[in-house]
Amino acid sequence: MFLEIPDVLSPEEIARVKKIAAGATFLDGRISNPHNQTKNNLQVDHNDPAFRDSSQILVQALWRSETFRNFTFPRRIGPPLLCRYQPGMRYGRHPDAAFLPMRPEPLRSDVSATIFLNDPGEYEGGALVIHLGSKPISIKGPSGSAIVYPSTTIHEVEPVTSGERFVAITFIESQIVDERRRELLYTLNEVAALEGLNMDWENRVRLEHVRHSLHRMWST
Ligand SMILES: O=C(O)CCC(=O)C(=O)O
Ligand SMILES: [Fe+2]
Repeated sequence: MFLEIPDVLSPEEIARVKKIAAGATFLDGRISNPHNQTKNNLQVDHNDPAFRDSSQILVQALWRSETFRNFTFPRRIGPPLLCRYQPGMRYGRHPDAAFLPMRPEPLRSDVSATIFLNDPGEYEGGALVIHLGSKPISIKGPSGSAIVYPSTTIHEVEPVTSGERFVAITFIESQIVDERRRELLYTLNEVAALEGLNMDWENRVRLEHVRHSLHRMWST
């Protein structure tokens, strides 16, 4: 299951990130995945203060989003990385790596996220394609929105044919490692939030018992 989350960033935050990015150094994206010959993009230099400044704004916005928290059950969120895809650039089919170098210990990537920083009208091609089951799903989100999906999912970024695709990507370590359990609990919590107050009180208490027990039982 994947989820599109509108308005993760405010217009002011988008403007601040764009301003930071305008003065930043971008490097060949192959440095972080030299074994994938289909990765061809630009990403902000980790040593540029722009990386720290932009990731701070972006990670705060993700923590603030209730929809994001409800879907991902985050324990740790990696620092989002600014990426640009110019004409001809793409990232071929891949699942994301299980662990990423991070302090104080490696981050297990359970959920992957793309935060869109410009609008689909600003580039052609460049869709994020998620291969779920037999039907690929193509996504180009509006500026300020995010898409989240299990890191195990095969996905790709189609070649940009004109303009520039500007996004930030990050990875989330979830309290619930198993994606099936995570999705079941998300659905149960959504139903409880939407229907709980219509229920008979005793049954509502029993539903709360199940929700919280599963959350506790499935957390790692
Ligand atoms: O640019 C994107 O939307 C996703 C990029 C990606 O799949 C990755 O960096 O692992
Ligand atoms: Fe990826």
